[in-house]
Amino acid sequence: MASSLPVDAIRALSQQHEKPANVHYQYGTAGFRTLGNLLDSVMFRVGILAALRSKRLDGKTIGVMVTASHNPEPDNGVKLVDPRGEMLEAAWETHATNLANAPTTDAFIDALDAFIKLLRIDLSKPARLVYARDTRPSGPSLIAALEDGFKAIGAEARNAGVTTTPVLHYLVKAINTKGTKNAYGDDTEEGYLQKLSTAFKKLVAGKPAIPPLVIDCANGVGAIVGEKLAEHLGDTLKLVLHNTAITTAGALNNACGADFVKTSQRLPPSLASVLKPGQRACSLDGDADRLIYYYLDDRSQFHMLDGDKIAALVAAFIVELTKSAGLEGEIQVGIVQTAYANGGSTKYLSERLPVKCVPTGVKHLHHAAEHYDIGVYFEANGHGTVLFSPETLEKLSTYQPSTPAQSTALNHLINLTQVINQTVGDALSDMLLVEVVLAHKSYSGLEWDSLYVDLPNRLVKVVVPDRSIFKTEDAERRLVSPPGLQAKIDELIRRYDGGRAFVRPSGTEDVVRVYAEATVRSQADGKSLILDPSIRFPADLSTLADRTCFPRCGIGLRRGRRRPGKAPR
Ligand SMILES: CC(=O)N[C@H]1[C@@H](OP(=O)(O)O)O[C@H](CO)[C@@H](O)[C@@H]1O
Ligand SMILES: [Mg+2]
Repeated sequence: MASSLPVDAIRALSQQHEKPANVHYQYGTAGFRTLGNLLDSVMFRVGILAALRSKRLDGKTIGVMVTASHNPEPDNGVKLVDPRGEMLEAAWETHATNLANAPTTDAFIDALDAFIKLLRIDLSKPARLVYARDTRPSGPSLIAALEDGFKAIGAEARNAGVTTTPVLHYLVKAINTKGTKNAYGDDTEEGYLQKLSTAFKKLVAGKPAIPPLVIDCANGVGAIVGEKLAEHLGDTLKLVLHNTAITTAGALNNACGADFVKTSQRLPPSLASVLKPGQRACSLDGDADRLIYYYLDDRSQFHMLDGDKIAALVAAFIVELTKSAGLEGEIQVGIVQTAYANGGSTKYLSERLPVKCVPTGVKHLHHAAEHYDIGVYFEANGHGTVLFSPETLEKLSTYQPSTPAQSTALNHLINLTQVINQTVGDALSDMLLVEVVLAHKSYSGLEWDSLYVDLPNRLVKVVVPDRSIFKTEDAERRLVSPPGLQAKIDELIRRYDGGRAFVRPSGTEDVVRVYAEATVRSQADGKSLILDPSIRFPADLSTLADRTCFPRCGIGLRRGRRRPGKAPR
């Protein structure tokens, strides 16, 4: 193994992947993400960076996922997965950004050299990688650029093909734990499907037949893995896959998928003639790590069951099982949310369990959830999972139940640890988890929905010249800058019953997001505070972030483009 950087090989290949001028790249919450045709140099450099991360961690396998999730089809992106299947360590996000922005091949090689010295990376260590992509048309050429990066530095890289982001996370953990007592599972997509479906079948054994489940696959990679999962599940749970047009140009995430449903709060039009009153369905996003459920009531009204509702359903079930197993007081279940969690869910959950609010972004939720014995985390947009601490796993495997009922509950808990993808939010795994709870509780969408009532809410984007001036505190729930803005928000909120609102800069788009919610004021006429055009709560708020209101704060702002399905205000 070379103990110095193979500069000649890197230079020769890097010259085939020069950085375009006038583009600035940023490794953000979701890795690098922008138009697919701007990412060639980034992919090559990420190939080398991933290899160096592996060397730095003694040859542990690092994952590389090429995807832009729920973004429009022309976008693409890349993110690294750390050895335990987790997101890349935050400090390396800065290194990734620096390397991606070196203007020329020579500058890139100099930056690499400095970086290797700074982190004292031992180049004689092996570099092992596993990589995959979603179904985007720009995927194959970006993968070729990534492979040139691997080749340039001499990394050992395994191609996991076209698969979901959560499968890639699973593979990373399975590869790194292979042959140990904590082996996570067989390190193949087939191993993943086996693990999830076997646990699911055990969990629903003896329960009444589950009605077929309609799944909107967002015309993305979830359609491919979903179909394989359907084969594994057989008659236990019939999956009826829709929006599976993975080769139709422009179809990906277009008027379908979890993000469409969550932001427009309506049924994908393609399901309008499919879904019958009383029937439940769910939507995945473009890389199948987000999940949103919904159902039509008997008047064919659409009702959404988002990440908050999933957290409430799942947490209540797990608490119940720990009690039935005789482990009450021994295992603490806790919840992690962000400011976007609906106030209705936070109230419901915090009356029952410890709830922590953290800044937006999965890495924050994941780390906070690790502090509980069993940590349930979900973003309202449907990204989340459940983490069982190593001590809890140990306790579950050694605990001696005293009654048959305790033993059954214990087995359910153990099987839950298998059906849940604990590396990252996983739409297919979360879907099986939800189906288990619905089967055990004999809940339809309606009963699940009635756990608590969502407060009416609005989420809008505002385009600003410089979003970096927006600084927050208290898990992004309050602004400290620009000066004076928080006081105005406070003043507005006070006028409304149960009002809550916050403004924060997006970490993935060049916008600030404005969120507002309030209690339904009038049940009688069916109009909520937020939907009633005569009441200007959210409108006032987004106006606050508008040019007309900001001159006094010395900031000029322009209102963002209207979100799909939202009425212009
Ligand atoms: C309101 C919202 O949904 N924000 C999303 C979005 O982050 P922003 O920082 O708000 O752009 O993308 C993140 C990555 O996918 C996701 O973690 C987060 O929940
Ligand atoms: Mg996604």
